[in-house]
Amino acid sequence: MNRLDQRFADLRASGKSAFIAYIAAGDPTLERTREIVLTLEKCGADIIELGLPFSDPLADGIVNQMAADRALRSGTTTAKVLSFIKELRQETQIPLVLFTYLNPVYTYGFERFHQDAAAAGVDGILLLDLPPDEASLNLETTLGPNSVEHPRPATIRLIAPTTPAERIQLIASKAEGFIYYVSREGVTGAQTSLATGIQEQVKLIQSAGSVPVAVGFGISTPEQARTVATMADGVVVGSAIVKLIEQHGHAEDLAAKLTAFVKPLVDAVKSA
Ligand SMILES: O=P(O)(O)OC[C@@H](O)[C@@H](O)c1c[nH]c2ccccc12
Repeated sequence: MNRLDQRFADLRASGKSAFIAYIAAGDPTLERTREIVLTLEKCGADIIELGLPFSDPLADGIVNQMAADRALRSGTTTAKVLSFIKELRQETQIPLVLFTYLNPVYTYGFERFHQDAAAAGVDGILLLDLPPDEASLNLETTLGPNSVEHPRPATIRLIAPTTPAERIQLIASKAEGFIYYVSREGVTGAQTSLATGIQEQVKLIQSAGSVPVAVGFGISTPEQARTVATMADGVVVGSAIVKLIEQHGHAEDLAAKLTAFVKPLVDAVKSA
């Protein structure tokens, strides 16, 4: 079974929500990304969403934009991230979702990207600007159906507060791995208050399909994380962690700093 499906099945059995941490691969360097992923895993993160840096990250707020910029400036490329993941797989089996935009994938070669990601040990791929309508560009077509003999990365899809009901049905019917519910309009980034209507939308999406629903965008405190964990199968925290990496990315005590910040978020999700 794909690591992602296995993790959600285990969590479901124990009645817990997933804590999903987002970081940009190569921020500030890939060597540091290795340490960061292993630290996040030690803190109890269930899934890591790794951003493949792109120069025009249109759905990202300033914190994630700057992280992508740092990663690109340290020489991070698509090929380097894929071989980095391959090496990382010798040290951890944590489920990994690769997040990026269509552009770098298109440049690398759509099919080749998916094949190399599968071979590297990527469990899910989230392409922000690839809508489900573009059926010729999906894994089912390029790599065939997901099966036990040939597990391939799941295509993770996004649903926004503005997604109409019929479209939720379409997306949920094609969903793999989990659905990412974007809790608010706008771009990524920490917010002082949670968006409204999360509970209703998550229920609607859960009833439209069978995959777990994770919620992200604007979650940065243990209290917000706990609240969202009571409503959804997973909680994503990105910018707040990325901000810490911005401040301490080159520091010797980065792991300690990260742990002090992330552990309370994980504990909040697990106590919901
Ligand atoms: O940064 P936030 O507000 O905590 O949101 C999650 C997040 O960063 C991550 O999931 C993500 C990074 N870039 C994205 C672009 C679109 C959707 C989601 C993302």
